[in-house]
Amino acid sequence: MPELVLELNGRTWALDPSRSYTLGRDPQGDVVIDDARVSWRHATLTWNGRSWVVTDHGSTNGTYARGLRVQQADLAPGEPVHLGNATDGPRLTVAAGATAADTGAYAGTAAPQPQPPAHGAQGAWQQGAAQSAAPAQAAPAAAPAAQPVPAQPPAPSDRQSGQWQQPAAPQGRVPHQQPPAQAAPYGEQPGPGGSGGPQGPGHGPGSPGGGAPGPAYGDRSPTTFHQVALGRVMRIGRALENELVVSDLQVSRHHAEFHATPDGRFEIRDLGSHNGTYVNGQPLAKSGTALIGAGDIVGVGHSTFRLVGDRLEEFVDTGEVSFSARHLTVTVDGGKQILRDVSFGVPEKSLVAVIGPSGSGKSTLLKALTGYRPANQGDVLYDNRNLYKQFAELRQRIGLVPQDDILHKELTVRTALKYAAKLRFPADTTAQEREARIDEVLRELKLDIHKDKKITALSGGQRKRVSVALELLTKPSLIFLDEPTSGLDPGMDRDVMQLLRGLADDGRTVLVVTHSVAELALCDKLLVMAPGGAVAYFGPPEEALNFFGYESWADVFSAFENYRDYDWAGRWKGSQHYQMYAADLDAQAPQPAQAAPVQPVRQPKPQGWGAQLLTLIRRYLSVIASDKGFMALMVILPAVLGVVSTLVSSDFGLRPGTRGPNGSAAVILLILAVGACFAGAANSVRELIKERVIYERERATGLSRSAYLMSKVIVLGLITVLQGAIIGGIGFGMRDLPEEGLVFGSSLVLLELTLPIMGLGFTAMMFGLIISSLVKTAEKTMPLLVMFAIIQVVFTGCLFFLHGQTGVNELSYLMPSRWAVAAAGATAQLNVLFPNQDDPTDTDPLWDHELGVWVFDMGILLALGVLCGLVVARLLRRHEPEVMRK
Ligand SMILES: Nc1ncnc2c1ncn2[C@@H]1O[C@H](COP(=O)(O)OP(=O)(O)OP(=O)(O)O)[C@@H](O)[C@H]1O
Repeated sequence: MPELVLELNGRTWALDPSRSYTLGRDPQGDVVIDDARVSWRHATLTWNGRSWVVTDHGSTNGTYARGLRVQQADLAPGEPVHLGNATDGPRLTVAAGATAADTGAYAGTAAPQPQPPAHGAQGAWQQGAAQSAAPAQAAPAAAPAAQPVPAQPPAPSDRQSGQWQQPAAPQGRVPHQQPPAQAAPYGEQPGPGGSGGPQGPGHGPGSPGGGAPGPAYGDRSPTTFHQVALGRVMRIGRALENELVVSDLQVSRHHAEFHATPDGRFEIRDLGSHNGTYVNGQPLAKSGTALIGAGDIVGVGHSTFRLVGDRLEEFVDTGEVSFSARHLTVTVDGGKQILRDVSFGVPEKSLVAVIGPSGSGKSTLLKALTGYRPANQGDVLYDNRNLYKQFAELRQRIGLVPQDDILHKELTVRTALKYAAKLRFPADTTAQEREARIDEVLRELKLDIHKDKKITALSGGQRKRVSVALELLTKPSLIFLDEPTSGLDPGMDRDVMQLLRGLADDGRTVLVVTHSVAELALCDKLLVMAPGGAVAYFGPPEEALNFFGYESWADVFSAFENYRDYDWAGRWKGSQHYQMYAADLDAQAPQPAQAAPVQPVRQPKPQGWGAQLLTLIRRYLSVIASDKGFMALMVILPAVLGVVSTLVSSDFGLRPGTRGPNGSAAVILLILAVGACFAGAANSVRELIKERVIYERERATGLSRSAYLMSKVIVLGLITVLQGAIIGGIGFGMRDLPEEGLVFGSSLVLLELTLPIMGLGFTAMMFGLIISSLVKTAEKTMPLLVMFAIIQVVFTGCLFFLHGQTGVNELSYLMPSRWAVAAAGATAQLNVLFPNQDDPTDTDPLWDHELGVWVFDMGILLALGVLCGLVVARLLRRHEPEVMRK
């Protein structure tokens, strides 16, 4: 029987095949390896009757055989296995030729005899004299953790001695959780699903970034594999007639195909898929091709393919993925760091809570973790794939529930989800397929009994469930939530947290930023942020208070407040908890300060532009139609404005008076123009700000900016133009009108006068959109709306003669009311009705009674509207995830 030789610092051990051995930094383990790249409980060694087998426990830095990261490997003579690093990590080798007689015998010569079991657990071998000490000594510098905070009031009893205190006894936990005693450091919980089952790929490509691929996820067992042959085309898609059928709604019916080139190489071709085909995380051009070599990862929906010899291995991401952040640092303009060197990691099926005082960088961290605002330094690893570099592909696996609801509350639960599904799933999914998925999610979240209720009619907790349901539609593996329980009562708080616990148990990783500390015990891990954006603690929630030495979170937060300048991060890094839960992640060198900043890449859109536009228009109309009061107002408001204008007494309406001038014509025009300005701008001024969170989220899932904007322009434009028709129809229709028009002769003078009012309403609506995209809160829109309308009043030219007023007249060219009044004034001969009183011979050329002038005035009016549209598109960009900006 071969003796296992652990080659580490020149020492060797002979191990007993009748038992297994744990390897890692845990001083209580069997083979203690004091190397920061090695995880606390890194791997196990067992004799399977034929060979020694090393099984990785989901370690952070991996176990490597022949340069590939492995989950399990046989140890063969001459084929060493490395821990923590493929080339120079601690090395395990089997010495050939050893016999069973050697078993249990210490084979080294240069090193001391193996130490007696330090803790008696399993007759552990310690790694030499230096490691034979008690665990507290083995853990580096635990003492600083126990240093009382300077000038801090007497701490609770368990830290009086100033020594490191053992973690508190576990508090009661819900059945979902593993007992804290078993809570292992990152990557070391095998997880209820076991670690060798079919899982998603990506557990450790040699180069997790988007650059040259390295050996890919060798530690994952493929879900299935397919034989590829020269001349054989393997088409991947949702439809049953494909060679590789992928039952995933993110995948198009005919998505992509593998085929061999005549020279024996393999190629992947995108078949015009909706959600894109990715090679090493980078999207292929629509219908584009790429050569595939060994180690390249092809991503199609939740599936990933890899070519191994003549075999195509398929890995399905069922959600059980690890997630880690390494050295995340965010620096804002001025050089201030608002997130400092944050590292943590969690294995699959984890629920992680992030807490911290206000301003400690929780939101910044969430943005960095989701790619909304990538960190300036550091990486986010999704199952060891670099999220920032492979965002285009991995974003589809991430769900984000912002603090504000991401659904239109006026809709019923089912209708809201229906539109969301339509926008997020590929265009070739059928309504039945989407409905089926919606039903599935509603059932899972126990919302089926509420599906026909309006979201406004639901309780806060149920509403949050609906937001979660929306995100679950696309089966994300990672779900982030920003303060989902804020504003909820304690019962709902627990309800939502238990929901999240269930989501994690069902095979997802869930990270929740929260202010509520009542239900932290439901979480697997707790990340506590300190003022300044650094980590103050990461580990099991039940050990956290003990770690800080306080009895309540209120005390901890008070300490943060009272000792803002205290080095909380230093305290954490000097602690044993740090050694157990984060040191192995920190051992990785940080990425250089964004040498290659995250570049926005072409993001495939699940739906074509036209389909998105149609869905958005339909959704918007549904939202409007759901509010009958609003619809009634849409008609009443312009009617009232039109009728009010008729109160202006005028003997001649819009015709010249007996002696020519007719000042009341200018007043009528002024009232109608201001009415159109108000109505148009009021329609749109809150539209973008109230939907900003929804837009931000949908943009990250592939929504087209221009389709979104166009849907607003079309619907609001239509409403505003109709309102303009009502204002003008009533306002002008009740008056004497000129006998002859410029465009339609004498037949449609009313229409000719009303068109500028309609155009003005449209352009004012576009100005309203600018305001809506500029402001930070909806409250700010009202003062700006009033300001806009008053400015329009001044620049109509109906209060004082603008032509010839240097500066003021030029400024008026920017005002839509100037051009609308000018167009109507051209028809009504405003130069005659409202002449310059100082010099009646001085006429305004914009009011000349000529067809060309009318057309020019109207052209400029509408051009201003188009210009506003371009400005809005530009401003919308500011509210998008950074990686989506282009
Ligand atoms: N773009 C920015 N420029 C400058 N400072 C910023 C920027 N964004 C955030 N900050 C600052 O960074 C700190 C962390 O902000 P962040 O919103 O992440 O905190 P938080 O923990 O989420 O707070 P809260 O609990 O109140 O939501 C705050 O002091 C904030 O003022």
